[in-house]
Amino acid sequence: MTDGDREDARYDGPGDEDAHGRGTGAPGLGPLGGLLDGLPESGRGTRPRRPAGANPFRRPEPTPEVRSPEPAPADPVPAAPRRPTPTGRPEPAPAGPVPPPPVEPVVPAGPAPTPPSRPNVIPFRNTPDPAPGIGDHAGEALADASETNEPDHPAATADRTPVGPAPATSEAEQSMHAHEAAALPPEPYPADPHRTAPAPVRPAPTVLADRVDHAYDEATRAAVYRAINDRRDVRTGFLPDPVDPDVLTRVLEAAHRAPSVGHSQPWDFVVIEDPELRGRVLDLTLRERDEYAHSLPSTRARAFSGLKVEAVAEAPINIAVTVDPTRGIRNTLGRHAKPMSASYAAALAVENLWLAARAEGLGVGWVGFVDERDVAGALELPSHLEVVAYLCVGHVEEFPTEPELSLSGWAKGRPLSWAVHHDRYGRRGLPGQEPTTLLEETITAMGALHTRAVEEARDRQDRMTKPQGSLGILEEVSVQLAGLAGECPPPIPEPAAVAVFAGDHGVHAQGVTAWPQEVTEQMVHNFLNGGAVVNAFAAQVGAEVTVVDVGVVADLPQAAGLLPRKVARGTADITQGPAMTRDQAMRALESGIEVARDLVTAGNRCLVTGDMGIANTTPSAALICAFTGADPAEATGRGTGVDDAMYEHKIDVVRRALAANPIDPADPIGTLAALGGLEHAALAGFVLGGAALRVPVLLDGVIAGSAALAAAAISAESTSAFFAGHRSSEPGHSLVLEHLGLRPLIDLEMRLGEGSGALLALPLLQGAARVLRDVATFDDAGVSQAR
Ligand SMILES: Cc1cc2ncn([C@H]3O[C@H](COP(=O)(O)O)[C@@H](O)[C@H]3O)c2cc1C
Ligand SMILES: O=C(O)c1cccnc1
Repeated sequence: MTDGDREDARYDGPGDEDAHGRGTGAPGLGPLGGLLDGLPESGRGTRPRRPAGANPFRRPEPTPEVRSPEPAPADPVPAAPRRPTPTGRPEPAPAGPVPPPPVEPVVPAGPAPTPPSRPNVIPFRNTPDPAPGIGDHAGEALADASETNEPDHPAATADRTPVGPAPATSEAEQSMHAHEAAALPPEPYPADPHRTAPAPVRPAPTVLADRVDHAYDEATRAAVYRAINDRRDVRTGFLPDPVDPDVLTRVLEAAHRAPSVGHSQPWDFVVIEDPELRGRVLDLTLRERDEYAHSLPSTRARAFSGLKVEAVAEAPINIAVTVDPTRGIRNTLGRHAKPMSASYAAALAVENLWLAARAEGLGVGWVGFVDERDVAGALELPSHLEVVAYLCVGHVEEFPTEPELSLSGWAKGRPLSWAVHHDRYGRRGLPGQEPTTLLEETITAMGALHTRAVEEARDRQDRMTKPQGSLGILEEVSVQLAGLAGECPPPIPEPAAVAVFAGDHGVHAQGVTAWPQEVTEQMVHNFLNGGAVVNAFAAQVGAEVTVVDVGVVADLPQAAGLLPRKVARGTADITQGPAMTRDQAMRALESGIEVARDLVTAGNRCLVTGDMGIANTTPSAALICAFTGADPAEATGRGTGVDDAMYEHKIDVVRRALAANPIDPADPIGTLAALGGLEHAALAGFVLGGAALRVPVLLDGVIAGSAALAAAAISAESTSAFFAGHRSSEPGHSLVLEHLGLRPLIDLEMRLGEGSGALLALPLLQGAARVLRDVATFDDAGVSQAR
């Protein structure tokens, strides 16, 4: 009897996963005798079937003839009341691509233009002092930490809501939970920085009196969720003990019950015990792993060297899960529309196998470092089969309490709330919570420096074996790092990642730079080929370079290291009106937040800003005027190096841009949209995103600085995470530093951008943290202090 035969005898159709074995008709057919009856959509069960074509999600239109005996039910998802937004606009622009983008005039009807001496000043919001220094942050933290900062701090609290049934209330249930709590390993998912309050409880939906409760009993549900929670990708600690064939059969049976397109069951399981064969696969794996290690920046390569692939040889069993994309011949349901479906099905089989193995106490590791075609060759598979997964299976010393990559700091888990959207992509929030936008979520998560960590760091600086204050600015930098992390010593800001946001500018047409616009695109290719200054400096400090196309005019081909996030092909000319629509600015902003999230969850502990966009020093100057009140003659610089005539003209262009775009002081996003570039908006999101995750953000020069002004106007608390890498020789940059109260780490008269100045400063930031961690105190080292 083959697996397939056995399966057919017990199991009668895809989706027909009646765990109690009830209500099935002839093998292969549903309870109503038809091939499709077994599909979940057919409404199998006791309830009457819906008329064909009825949309179950749409309430029937009441007709005059058929009068409802009861009042029409309330809409199950009432429209959420509009909340006032922290971004200063009464009507938030809904995030996400679906709502028709109203081409809003960016210029709001508002007060008359401000006098030319201090044009368009945008103060910090919620901050009495427009230029707080590091010490001021600490003061803020002292003032409000006890209520708002400490309890919500991600380093101090962890959202340990396990995946599983809601808490039980009866005594019996409670004792069951006590048992579960003891038995369950710690919750593997990380703190969700955005879940600061419990979800509001919605009224329970009306339960139909005759509804059969199909839920498992609580203990069974707990067991299901427990297997899901405890599943681990096990890489080390396999024991040589043999696996009981009955257990292995059960595990394979579970895999074989996975859903598949058209019930085609396109998988096969090649169970490999032969040591010689496993040795061959191990060689392939080691080769691939080394190639990957060489492609990594040095700091990542160091962390990577600890990750093991030797399980291929250590585990007593390997299983290659293959897919036959042709199985089911021509008529496999659903596959014609989705050729990948067969592989998805095979991946679902892997997950079933993995969960069942965990329940049986068997560890499973999925070997990612191998080219599936090489494995197919080593296994001498028929040419129409592909390898979907190569698994190591066996008894293990232990199951890690959390994903190994998370324990090693290689990557962090993403909170569920980041992944759940309501009705439209971008309306975020967990079920039962009022949907919010990414920007609102980010602003809400922002917090001040952690008071206790700030105090501890100050205290330690004074007790370390050095004269007090001798490390100058680095001492305050270390204090800020500790306050940001919420712990002293703070983590070393390593590895770091630089994101170079690229965009083009309509104002280029005004002749504000000597360089042709296509240099933006050409430099993007240069970054991707590793040939720019940013690459050289990033390589020196082991940082990863990511290029983000938010607004380059040219189409850019797919490339490793390039994130395609194009919002528009460049901006409009700011001397003629707004550079972007508000919606475009929001989309760029949110792209920046997403990039920050991705880089941080990928394990980076420092975010470095980079930019590329020919002509972008002009919108930078305009933004600086808008946010600080400076005159264009003070804020405008020579950028890439314009001559005197072009420089005078550039100042005039900035002045005209400000005149063409009167600014609403309460509307930083409108200001970004009016005067900025797409890379400025994305950079503002990037620094906000990093700050919300309490990761140090190392700012580069004038472009990043002008974007940071917008970010600070959106959320004053975000500045707690800002560190000025350097002072650019662009005059506007000094205005930024002063306005934000930032002390640059280096001042080398650089004026390049790309992230170059910040990357050079990165070792200084890292040194500031390292001192707190590594330097002994007078007491510890037995060194006498000054009298
Ligand atoms: C080859 C080259 C490489 C660059 N890398 C950064 N920038 C920098 O210069 C540009 C801004 O200066 P402006 O406003 O005067 O055009 C931006 O692209 C900025 O990132 C560069 C500029 C050039 C020409
Ligand atoms: O300060 C900067 O970042 C800068 C200055 C000139 C040109 N590009 C960037």
